[in-house]
This record gives sequence, structure tokens and C-alpha cells, in this order.
Amino acid sequence: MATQLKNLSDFSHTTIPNGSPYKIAIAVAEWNAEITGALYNGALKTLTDNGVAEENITSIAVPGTFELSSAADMLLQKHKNLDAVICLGCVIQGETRHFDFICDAVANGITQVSVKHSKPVIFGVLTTNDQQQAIDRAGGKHGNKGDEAAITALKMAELATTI
Ligand SMILES: Nc1c(NC[C@H](O)[C@H](O)[C@H](O)CO)[nH]c(=O)[nH]c1=O
Ligand SMILES: CC(=O)[C@@H](O)COP(=O)(O)O
Repeated sequence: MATQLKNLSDFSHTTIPNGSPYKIAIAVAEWNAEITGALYNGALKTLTDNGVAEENITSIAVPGTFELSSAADMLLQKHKNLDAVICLGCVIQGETRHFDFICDAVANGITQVSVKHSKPVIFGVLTTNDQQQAIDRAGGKHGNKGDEAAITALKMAELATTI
């Protein structure tokens, strides 16, 4: 179902795992900072609301969305006890093909880092046609994708302990 039809931040809230056992990192892109700041605030609140201790959350900033996968790799390399990394960014379509290269690179990069480390690396990246679509998904009428990324991190962290 498309986001247009639903506020996805409401999904599965009844089954969010208790986050108290987990250590989570958040990497956030500085590009489109108003949007990524809102994603970050949503993710942070969702983690702490669900029991993740503040001292168990590591936050770092990177210049742009393109840098998120290498940042996630560095975090997982350095902090072996992390249970998940949440990557937050916002790429807005411009006039050229730049958008496609960044989106492809970050989606593939995050997948590769996740598989390399066998750890959840969450794709909390907005890839929108315009600024309004981004606003709508960063605490606007379609919810906050930062919340969803945090819930996904908790679900995947729990899955890793049960598999
Ligand atoms: N245009 C957007 C960018 N561009 C910057 C790249 O992410 C990257 O930092 C640069 O190419 C250097 O490697 N980043 C975004 O997050 N959002 C954009 O819309
Ligand atoms: C990611 C983009 O498409 C954008 O920020 C770059 O803009 P442009 O393609 O107009 O150079």
C-alpha cells in the first residue's frame, strides 16, 4: 500500500519490541537538514519511548545521504556491540540524474554493509520528487519515516536474538 493511502507511522505499534537490551546508532545526513532533523527527532523519541537507554544510542552526522553507507560501515567496524544502525537522509529530485545515482548508491550501499556485518542497517532515506513530499513524510500528513526506521531497527534487533 502506498504511503499516500496511509500514515505508515501507525503500523504495528502494538508489537514493538522492548528496546532496553539494545545498542543502536543513528547516522543522519546534513543535506536537507530541516527534514533530516525531523526524521532524527522522530527516530530518537521512538527509540527512547520504547525503552532504549539514551546512553545506548550513538548519533553521528554525515555530509550527505551518499555518505550514510560508509558511516554505517565505520560504526559497525568500531562498535562491535551495536545491535542496529539507522540511516536517515533525504534526497530531493533536482534537474539532473544526480538524484538517481545517490539513491541507487545508498540503497545498495546500506544493503551491502548490512550483509557484510550481519547486522540490521535501516534505510530511513526519503527519496522524493519535491520538498512537500519530504515534509509530508518527516512529521507531516504521512507520518514520520524516522519513527518507522526506529521501529524497524527494534524489530530487526529482536529478530537477530531469536533466529
Ligand atoms: N543532492 C543531495 C545530496 N547530495 C550530496 C551527496 O549526498 C554527497 O554528500 C556528495 O555527492 C558528496 O559525496 N545529498 C542528500 O542527502 N540529499 C540531496 O538531495
Ligand atoms: C539530488 C539531486 O537531484 C539534487 O540535489 C541535485 O540537483 P541537480 O540535479 O539539479 O544538480
